[in-house]
Amino acid sequence: MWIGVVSLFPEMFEALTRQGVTGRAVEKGRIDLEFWNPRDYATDRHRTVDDRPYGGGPGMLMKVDTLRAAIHDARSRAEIATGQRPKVIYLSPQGRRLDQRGAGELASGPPLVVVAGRYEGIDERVVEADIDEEWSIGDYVLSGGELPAMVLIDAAARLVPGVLGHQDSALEDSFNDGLLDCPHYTRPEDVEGRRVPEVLLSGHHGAIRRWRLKQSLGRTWLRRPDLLEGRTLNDEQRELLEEFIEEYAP
Ligand SMILES: Nc1nonc1C(=O)N[C@@H]1CC[C@H](O)C1
Repeated sequence: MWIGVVSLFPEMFEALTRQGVTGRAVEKGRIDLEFWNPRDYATDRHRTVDDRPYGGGPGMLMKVDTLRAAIHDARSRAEIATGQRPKVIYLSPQGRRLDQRGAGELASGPPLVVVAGRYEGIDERVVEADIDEEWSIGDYVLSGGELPAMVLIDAAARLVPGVLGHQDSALEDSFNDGLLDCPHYTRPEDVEGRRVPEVLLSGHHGAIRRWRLKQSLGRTWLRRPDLLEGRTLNDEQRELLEEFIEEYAP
């Protein structure tokens, strides 16, 4: 998957390009990440990249001409590198809320150009002219779009085939089937008297699968009942959830 990033702080993205699953994916060429910095398009002595808002008010906006030049170059490069027109995404609290389904859509869609804002954001005419989709990682205000951009890129990149060493681990993640993840355990078997559930030591794979599904359903029921609304459970899921509820509140 090809992803272009427009950011004033490209070095922040080393957290993605040099570490962990995404770092290995970049190294293996499963993910191509390229960067454009609006500051490289500044022509004045101070390399200005921000500008004052019309109508006054606190803070600055990203300067239109340097931002647009960076977006345009990233978009052109995407078309040369992939032969496809990219989807240009801007991260802001005004965008569509990112969730696992959205990450899946992005992972299976066209190449991306991800625009990370700074200051108070970007001029609305740049949104209208150059941005295809606005996305948000949550209802809070951050100091820059770089962390949201890295969250979006990480969530999507993990779902690109071949990125995860063991593809199943993505499928068993929370939210991949719309449920919260089950509890996980590793050595030792006893931590200050807290033991690993016996079923996980049994080697009985069918029983282990059912236990994990029951725990996922039960946790979702307890912590995020909204995720079960409107969801049709199959016979096994309904039976396991009923068992969990019975045990939880006999
Ligand atoms: N929540 C979010 N989800 O995506 N982006 C944000 C976010 O807070 N962006 C900041 C607003 C102005 C600043 O430029 C960057």
